[in-house]
Amino acid sequence: MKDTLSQAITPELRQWIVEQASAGFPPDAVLQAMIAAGWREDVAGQALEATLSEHLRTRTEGRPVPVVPSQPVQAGALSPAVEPGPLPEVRLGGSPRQIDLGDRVVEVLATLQLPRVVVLGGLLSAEECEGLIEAAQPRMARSRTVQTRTGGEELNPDRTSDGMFFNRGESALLERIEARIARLVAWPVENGEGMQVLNYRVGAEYKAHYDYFDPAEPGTPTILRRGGQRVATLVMYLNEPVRGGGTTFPDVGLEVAPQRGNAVFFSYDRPHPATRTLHGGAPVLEGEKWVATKWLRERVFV
Ligand SMILES: O=C(O)CCC(=O)C(=O)O
Ligand SMILES: [Fe+2]
Repeated sequence: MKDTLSQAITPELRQWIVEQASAGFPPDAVLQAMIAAGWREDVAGQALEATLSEHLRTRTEGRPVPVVPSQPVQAGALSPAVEPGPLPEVRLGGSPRQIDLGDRVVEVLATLQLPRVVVLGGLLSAEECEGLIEAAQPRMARSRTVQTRTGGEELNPDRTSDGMFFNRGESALLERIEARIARLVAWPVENGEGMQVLNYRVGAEYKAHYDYFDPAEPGTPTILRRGGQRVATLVMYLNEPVRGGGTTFPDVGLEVAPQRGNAVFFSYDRPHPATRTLHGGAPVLEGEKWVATKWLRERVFV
């Protein structure tokens, strides 16, 4: 391991990071290469995040901002098709009934201002839903949630589903869906966590919770080093339970029905209950439920 004094983020290191990313290496591969070269993981992660965030900003500066992108985001590209705003957001200016995402047209089914919620129809095709379930199935295990107390993960009795995480861009299917999500909410692919898949059987539920990390918990600063806070969530329904299993927002009495291919998007501009983003997965009463969740961070998630 390099000694502490040599762990400074030099211009050469910055340039090397940008070159690796431009050559198409995903951030986690660059991070692993840095760790293998003797960089401390925390220093490497910070250097990577700071450099790529800065690079992303300077690359997109002064570019025209298409409202509906005409080009799909390239796999592994560092820039989103649409200039990011302060928060991930579905562009709903002019109250469109549909949004053309280039490779798919999605329906705007319902919107709410507070909490900021957008319900979308047809974000994923039936084949894409099946493909995600099939790829997830052999990797399912009882869900763990990030423990803000320690920064690690542990079994959570409030969450009785089984789950797994994909790595970002780990297959052509994931790359395609992640690029589509990036266009949908005008937020870089690089700021997204790897997609999570959850499976709820009869009786399983996810009790009401917030998706942001509680700033009061001692483990939160550690978690935030990998890309800052979560600022938005997209829950995609991969199948249809026979009864139950809706996504509920108890503060406002909203329940979104789980319908295959549809999704519910919600964002939170600060880690605070005032965002009214308390939500949960209601118990499945009959059949089973499969969802994929995409969490978006403030900055590049490595
Ligand atoms: O299953 C649901 O409807 C909600 C899932 C959820 O809240 C989450 O994955 O954070
Ligand atoms: Fe959640």
